[in-house]
Amino acid sequence: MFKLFRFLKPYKVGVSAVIIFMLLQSLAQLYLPTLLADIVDIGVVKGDVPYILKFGAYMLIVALSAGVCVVIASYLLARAATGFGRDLRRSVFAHVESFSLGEFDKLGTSSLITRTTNDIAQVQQVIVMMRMFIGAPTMLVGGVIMAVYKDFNLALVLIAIIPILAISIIAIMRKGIPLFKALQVKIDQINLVLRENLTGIRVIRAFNRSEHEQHKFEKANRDYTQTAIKVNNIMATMMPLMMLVFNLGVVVILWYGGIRIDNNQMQIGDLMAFIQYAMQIMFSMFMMTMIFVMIPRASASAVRINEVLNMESIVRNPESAKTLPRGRGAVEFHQVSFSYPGAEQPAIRDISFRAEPGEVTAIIGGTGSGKTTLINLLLRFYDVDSGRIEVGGEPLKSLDLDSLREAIGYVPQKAVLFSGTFADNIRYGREEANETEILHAAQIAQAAEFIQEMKDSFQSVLAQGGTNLSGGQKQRLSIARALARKPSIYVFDDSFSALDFKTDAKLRAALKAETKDATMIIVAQRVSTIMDADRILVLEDGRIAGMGTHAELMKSCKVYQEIVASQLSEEEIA
Ligand SMILES: Nc1ncnc2c1ncn2[C@@H]1O[C@H](COP(=O)(O)OP(=O)(O)OP(=O)(O)O)[C@@H](O)[C@H]1O
Repeated sequence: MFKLFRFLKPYKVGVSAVIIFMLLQSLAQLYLPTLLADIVDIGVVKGDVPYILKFGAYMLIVALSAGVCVVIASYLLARAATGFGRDLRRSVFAHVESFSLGEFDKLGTSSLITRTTNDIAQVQQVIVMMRMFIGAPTMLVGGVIMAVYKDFNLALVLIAIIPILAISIIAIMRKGIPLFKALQVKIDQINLVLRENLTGIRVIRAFNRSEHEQHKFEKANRDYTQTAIKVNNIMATMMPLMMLVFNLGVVVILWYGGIRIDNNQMQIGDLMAFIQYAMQIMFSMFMMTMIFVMIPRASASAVRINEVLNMESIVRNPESAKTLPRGRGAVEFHQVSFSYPGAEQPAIRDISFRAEPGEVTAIIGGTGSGKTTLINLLLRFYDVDSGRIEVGGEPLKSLDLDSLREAIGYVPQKAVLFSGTFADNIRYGREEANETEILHAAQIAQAAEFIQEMKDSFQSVLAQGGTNLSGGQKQRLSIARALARKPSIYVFDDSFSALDFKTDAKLRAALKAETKDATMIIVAQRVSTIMDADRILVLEDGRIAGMGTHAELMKSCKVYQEIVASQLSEEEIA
């Protein structure tokens, strides 16, 4: 956790001031019982009213000063803690942005959300409580010193209680700490179920699986609750135990103090002050227990945050990265193989092909044959295990990542849209795109018509993630976004699947003129979409089963013939 405290650096002046104010507050608190003892022993015993009033006023001033110190310290600390939380969230977010898909697979999206929110909040909470870290030990040590100063013999009773309390706290905490770690993992689990539920709500409803999902959530929720109850039970035993030991201690102090007053070895005011010091010591031990409760939980969170911050993306921008010149879009795969981390089988093996500018290269194959994987490698979402990919004649690994991705207009398999207007979503492809260019991109993508029918046309606002659009409309919008980019390479990953045959054909005809100089890579399931491509790659189980034009493949490639035959018969049946 201390590693994360580097994020407190910008607030070091504030934090130093907090330390000073808290020390002053503790000193003031420690002075109060001595003043009280003087009032009783000198003022009350001798009936000296002006003395009582004078020292009463002193007490008031000291107490007020202590209060002001706490208020200022709390304010400064709250500012530092919120700033710390904001900076840490910003850093984690920025770091996660640099991850390749490999790191996302490893950590999991739900866990990343918990780590950026809940885990950071836990650490932030510790900073808020830092006031106690300074106040409690000072009060404890100061209280013991003052108690010894007041009456050494009586202080021995107190000194005997402290180790008993400390041992009980340590024993209880040893049981609690592993549970805190488990608690955070269980929150992850709740988030995971919740996220799947919210994103998959349509499927859950359609398959009448609400009850099943409720059970799943119930299980994760119960699991978390049970651990939380266990933790709280352990913590709950701590308070009564401390109170018991302390109250027994007070009884012993009163009994022994009474004897010492009787023998004229001690004054009544000193006994009163002594009991107050005992209270302060007790209170500071309470606070230290709270710190012991929070630190293990927060350090479990800190470990999880550091895991994110220390994770380096396996896909890195090269040191002397080359910028891809505009217009150079030839793509070449040389004997490329790749396995997903932890997978037994390679997703693609020994893939070699060349996609030229001004040509359409299509990729077809059954589900799971490796089509999307090929695209993931071209966009450098992952790095190849062996072989080489070149773009514009340059090895992919030598190219600046931003410049590579700038050259590619990517349309993903599942359309992803963002909150904002239609224009904003198209402009996502290229921020400088003007209104004419946005309209043009939408026209080519066959999206202009339905957008213009909306109340505010291109300024209409999309519901979250585009939920107010049909699958085909979403696809067309994400095609328009790629077109607005005016890239030298277009990558369509099964992006026409939600379009009807007529729109599909119209879109492809419009695209042809628009993208005549670009390298087109189209992944498709439908033969009709790619029949007139210059080159068709047929994938089967991650390998190339055939390559050529439609006519060539119809003659030479069995897998392709089977795909064509299956689709034709399907259409005929339909
Ligand atoms: N993130 C991942 N982690 C591990 N394995 C993966 C991952 N993504 C895909 N795979 C595996 O890699 C293989 C190829 O998947 P890929 O997504 O490339 O297939 P595809 O041809 O695009 O299929 P579809 O047409 O169904 O989208 C599959 O066996 C799949 O299970």
